[in-house]
Amino acid sequence: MATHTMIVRSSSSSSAHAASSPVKETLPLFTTRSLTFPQRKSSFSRLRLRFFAEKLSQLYSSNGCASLQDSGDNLTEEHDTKEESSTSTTLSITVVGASGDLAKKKIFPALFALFYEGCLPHDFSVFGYARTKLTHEELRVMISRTLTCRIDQRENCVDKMDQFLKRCFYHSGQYNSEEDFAELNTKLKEKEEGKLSNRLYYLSIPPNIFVDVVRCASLRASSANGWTRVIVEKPFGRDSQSSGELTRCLKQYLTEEQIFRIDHYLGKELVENLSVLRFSNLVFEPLWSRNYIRNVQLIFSEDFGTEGRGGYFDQYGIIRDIMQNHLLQILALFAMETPVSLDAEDIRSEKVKVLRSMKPLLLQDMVVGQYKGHSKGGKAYPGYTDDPTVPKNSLTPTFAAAAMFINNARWDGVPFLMKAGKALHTRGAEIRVQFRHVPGNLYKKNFATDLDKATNELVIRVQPDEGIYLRINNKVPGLGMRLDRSDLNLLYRSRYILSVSNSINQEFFNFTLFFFRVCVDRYPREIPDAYERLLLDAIEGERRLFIRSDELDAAWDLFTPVLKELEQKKIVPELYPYGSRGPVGAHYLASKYNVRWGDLEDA
Ligand SMILES: NC(=O)C1=CN([C@@H]2O[C@H](COP(=O)(O)OP(=O)(O)OC[C@H]3O[C@@H](n4cnc5c(N)ncnc54)[C@H](OP(=O)(O)O)[C@@H]3O)[C@@H](O)[C@H]2O)C=CC1
Ligand SMILES: O=C1O[C@H](COP(=O)(O)O)[C@@H](O)[C@H](O)[C@H]1O
Repeated sequence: MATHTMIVRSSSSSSAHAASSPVKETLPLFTTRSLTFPQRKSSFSRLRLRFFAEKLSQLYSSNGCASLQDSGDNLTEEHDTKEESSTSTTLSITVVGASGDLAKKKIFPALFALFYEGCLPHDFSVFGYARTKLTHEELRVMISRTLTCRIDQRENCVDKMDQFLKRCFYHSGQYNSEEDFAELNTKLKEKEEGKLSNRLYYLSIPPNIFVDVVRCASLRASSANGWTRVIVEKPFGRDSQSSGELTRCLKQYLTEEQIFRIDHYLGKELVENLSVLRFSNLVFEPLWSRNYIRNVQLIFSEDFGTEGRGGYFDQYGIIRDIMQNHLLQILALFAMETPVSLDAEDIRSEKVKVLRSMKPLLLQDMVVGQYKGHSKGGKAYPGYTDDPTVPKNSLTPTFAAAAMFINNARWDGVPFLMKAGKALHTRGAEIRVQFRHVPGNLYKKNFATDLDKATNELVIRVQPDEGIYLRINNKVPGLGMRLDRSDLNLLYRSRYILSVSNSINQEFFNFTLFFFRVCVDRYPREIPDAYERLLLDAIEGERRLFIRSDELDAAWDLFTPVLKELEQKKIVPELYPYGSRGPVGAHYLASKYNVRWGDLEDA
């Protein structure tokens, strides 16, 4: 079986896709070092393979996507029997809410990065849509101000930016106007020049206008001959009822297959790696249960407050903003049983099972906090309610900690502790797995009375400074018998990331690249932003990292009762100073389950 030594994305087909695929033969496996990943069984993959073979010598795609430019890829499930050539297929990406923060900060830079990496098809255009009146040129200027993404130190960056910006256009319109979307449709058609057209809409707008936009876009600006997909940003409702209502309304105009509910934490490198770590390493999988794991901690912290987003945040709070989605999604991935395959539906079905096996959160297993103003080093930091867009008497939590349990055979009795907060002392996201004590430990006396200090801990640091480390006990070299807790440390920065330091001449670097291409292709120069991965997946029709509606329902069912209780009982959050480690209540909650927060032990 043919293998190629280059990195490709380890994606799998959706079952719908696989079922409709005419390509039944087993496809070659690509290898990434010693790992092999099956490729999508579709004409898409076939075209990719052909492309790889043809372009091997030109591949610069260090982040693992195959270049689609010139690839002749038609990108459709619906049309994958035809194998259209590159001259007959177009992709239009419309960013709705293009004037907003997320669009500028994340979506346009991610699209540019994909373009730079050669991951967008040959014929594509990007449209911005919003009410703000802008010309094409003004949109380009706006986008170019934020295109200082991870690519900015690369060769030809300025040329590439120019090429990208030329493909960006703007259409101003109301979100509830079918006429305005019909005009957008006309402009999209002009760019599509009668070719087979695939259309992706990114709803980067407040949730109260999602349905209007979906109605107008689906009725007046859907693709007539290709696929139309819609990426929906969170929040997906405020509770079970509103989320169900949103899903019902969206499904009046779209099928579930067209809806891509984004949770950008699922696109983070280390979160993607969770399954690889567990299912491809014999050393971990047997330990992954109540037999060896004492508790699991999911920790999110930001060292800044809601600055600028108080209006949005006060409607939702930290539980809806971070816990119900980002942390719960990580938990589900962490705890799921082995899926039948890497197929999106198989993975999502396993995640749903975890969520449906969980005990709904109880108020007594929850701590809420809110940051207050604080002065440090002569600088004053505002409290949450000092934000002019936040009501002075707001009880919205900016911090929460929770103890959750999964009632199944694998995890019975294991506390899954979550903690998320804004305006804390540090920024980070990590998963901590604390293992049980070693029974009958021969070296017990070397640890004094605190056996907790001797337990193994696996830490998956999602950000910043991505890494995985395993805390082990080790003998300190010497004639005595002193034990030390050390880390087996996989730091991505040192293992994977190639960086061009300022001291290295860029030309020398390019020269080295040219000669050692095979080696360089193995590792990326930077870790791609989550939005890049997710946008590419949506373009490719890969749903694995998007939330299915039953997952969403199950997630809301866990949090809705406690959210209602917090609001009905008007629970007053515990105040904590801006820049601190959060409310002490979080420690009491952990100790109730005989747990210590690992991040504090580390500090
Ligand atoms: N910003 C972030 O970091 C994150 C945002 N999100 C989610 O992404 C989406 C977009 O976020 P963000 O860009 O911050 O949002 P913005 O508040 O910046 O809104 C985006 C655009 O929507 C239009 N808009 C804003 N408010 C209204 C309104 N009340 N009625 C009609 N149109 C309005 C504005 O465009 P115009 O006036 O030109 O029409 C605005 O530029 C939201 O759903 C948000 O929850 C999710 C994760 C992170
Ligand atoms: O979804 C959200 O995420 C951001 C944090 O994302 P990160 O990728 O920067 O860690 C958070 O600030 C925001 O409140 C929330 O809506």
